Amino acid sequence: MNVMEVNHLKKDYGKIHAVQDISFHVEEGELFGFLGVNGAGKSTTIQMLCTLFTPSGGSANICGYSLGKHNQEIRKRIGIVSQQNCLDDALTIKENLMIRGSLYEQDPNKLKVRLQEVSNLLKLDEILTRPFQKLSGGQKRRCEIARALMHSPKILFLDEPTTGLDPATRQSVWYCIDTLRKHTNMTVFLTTHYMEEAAQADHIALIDHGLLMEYGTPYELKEAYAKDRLVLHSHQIKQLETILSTLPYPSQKDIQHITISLTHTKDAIEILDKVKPYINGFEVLQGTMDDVFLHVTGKTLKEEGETNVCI
Ligand SMILES: Nc1ncnc2c1ncn2[C@@H]1O[C@H](COP(=O)(O)OP(=O)(O)OP(=O)(O)O)[C@@H](O)[C@H]1O
Repeated sequence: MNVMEVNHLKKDYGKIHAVQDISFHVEEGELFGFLGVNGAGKSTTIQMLCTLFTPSGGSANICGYSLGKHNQEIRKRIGIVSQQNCLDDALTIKENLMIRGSLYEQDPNKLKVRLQEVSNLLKLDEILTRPFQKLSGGQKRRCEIARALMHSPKILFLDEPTTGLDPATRQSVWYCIDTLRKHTNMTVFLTTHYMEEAAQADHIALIDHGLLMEYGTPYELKEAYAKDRLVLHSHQIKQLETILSTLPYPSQKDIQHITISLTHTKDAIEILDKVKPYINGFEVLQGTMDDVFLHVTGKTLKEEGETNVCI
């Protein structure tokens, strides 16, 4: 079942067409990756879907409610964690969460129950009485997610939730997101610049210049745009080049290795059979979401600074 349907959504800022014509859907309970380079139109789209900006055109249905007509109903069903922290520095986590929760729930007993549920889910018990400003970056992010969960939303928007965090802290934030998804059927709408995070998504929409460029599962996108590579390590590069020139696979030469683009992973078997006497070792590297992103957004590996020679 779709929890969100977006049809021909547009947003102009004067002469700037930030979102030109975007259509996609999000399934209930899924992790949806919404990707694009800086300025592609991600934040503008999210602001529209969260009822903060009025679209210039198109329509969206969120949790069965029509954007523009039933914005109050939509707001009750969505939570947002934006790039910036927005909890009050001087207040404790408990005070912050109770204040945010009271915007939606007036019964103090129900609020306390919800606070405990959210605290259990995000493991906040030990830091509930500490002021927000005294927490580490990762703890602050977990509290921001808790804030967005206080009214039990059906969809959680996470706009670059781990940008600027060190790898260990990013991992702890992801542990929270995974726990959340395991224990609730919440839909998570994620934007991120980390392709390894995007690869966890159930479906991905890739946008550029305010247009939808690709939509699919990470597997489908990798199949279409990210070729596997066979890397041959050798001290006899010249002989290898001669053999490879008789085979129909594009390759790139470096000082001690040659990288071959494979159409199918099993092509590696035929190649290895032919080059066996001239190699010291080999690796088969799988295509990644980075490859997909670079392909779809128009950048090539060469533009990224590689100096390999095609043979
Ligand atoms: N308030 C605004 N007024 C005018 N132009 C804007 C405004 N907000 C965004 N833009 C422009 O709209 C385009 C899309 O911006 P948006 O912030 O939606 O992109 P983004 O994909 O979220 O980028 P980032 O990853 O950097 O957050 C950009 O060209 C941006 O300069």
